[in-house]
Amino acid sequence: MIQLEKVSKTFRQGRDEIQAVKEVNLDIKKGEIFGIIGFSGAGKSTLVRCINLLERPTGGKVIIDGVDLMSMPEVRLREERRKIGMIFQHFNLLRSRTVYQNIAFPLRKSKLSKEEKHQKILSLLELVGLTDKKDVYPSQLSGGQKQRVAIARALANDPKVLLCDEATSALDPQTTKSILNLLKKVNQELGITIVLITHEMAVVKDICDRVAIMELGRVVEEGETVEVFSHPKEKLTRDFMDTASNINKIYELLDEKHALTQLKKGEKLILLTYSGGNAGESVISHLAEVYHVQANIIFGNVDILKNKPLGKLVVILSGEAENMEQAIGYIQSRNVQMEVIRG
Ligand SMILES: Nc1ncnc2c1ncn2[C@@H]1O[C@H](COP(=O)(O)OP(=O)(O)OP(=O)(O)O)[C@@H](O)[C@H]1O
Repeated sequence: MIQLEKVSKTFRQGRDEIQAVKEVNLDIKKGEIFGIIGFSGAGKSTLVRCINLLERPTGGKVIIDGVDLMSMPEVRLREERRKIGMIFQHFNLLRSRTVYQNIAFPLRKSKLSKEEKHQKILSLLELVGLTDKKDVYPSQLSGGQKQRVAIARALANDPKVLLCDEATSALDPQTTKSILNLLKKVNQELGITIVLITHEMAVVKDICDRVAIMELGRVVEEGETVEVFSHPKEKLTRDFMDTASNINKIYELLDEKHALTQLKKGEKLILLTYSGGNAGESVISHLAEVYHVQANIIFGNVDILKNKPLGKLVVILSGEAENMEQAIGYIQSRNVQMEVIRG
């Protein structure tokens, strides 16, 4: 649906050049929810704005539904752009227009009759759950309601793709959840491909089928959400995951030389990562029963990624040296990743 081939964007500021996006290749499939994540300044906004040529790439190709946007004359480009809706962190609604008029705005050049436009707006209001707010002004709405209006407006021209630039970053966790549910509904019921950029792990975990992780203008890791986060290859990916769990706390406690992290002779402090079922817990009970190795859990965190559990446990292992060796061999033979933090 969306193919980016070696897309680059360089900004010039006086004599300086800022390479915001560097030769990014992505193939986003029809009907999926694709997340682009990374910390501030990674180039996410610039990349997503290259998809609808809001920023014109300085290199590469942008192909949407088989059409090469960069080679398109301006008039046709405007038409093609109508197939791509976009929503923003700060909603960008027209303040002096009502909710109804905001949704009507993108329809001003549509070929629909007046009555068809009216029906379309009413059905969009119903879809986003704001029928009763149609005559109020944006200033009278909550953040979540404003974003619902923005979503309805972005859908007015029946786009095939919806781009979401930090669409939930200005919202509280509960409102975020309700907007994500609305985006899921838009994806499932209307079959719209969604590209979503965010710096929030919670957003990715909840709705993205696949993710790309960006750093310094490049995509450094990409794949199915569960796969990427259960077997992260890049340190950045792990850092990103740790922003949403308490596991990072262990490194602070180690720095503080906290009593919890003090090891006796022969003990090891390890991090276990597992996906699916209760693999981590069953390995631990097996260690005690078969190898007589005690596993003392210091931290635990289970995330649910697209309905599959992803667990992390920080554990102190203690036992006879030979038993410990066998126990570690056993852990490594299971579908559980092990990292020795200390010992
Ligand atoms: N119009 C512009 N002119 C010059 N530099 C720009 C422009 N837009 C973005 N940049 C620079 O490009 C780099 C990437 O910015 P971008 O906004 O795409 O990152 P981001 O990952 O979306 O970060 P954030 O989440 O903070 O918005 C940054 O160094 C930024 O300063």
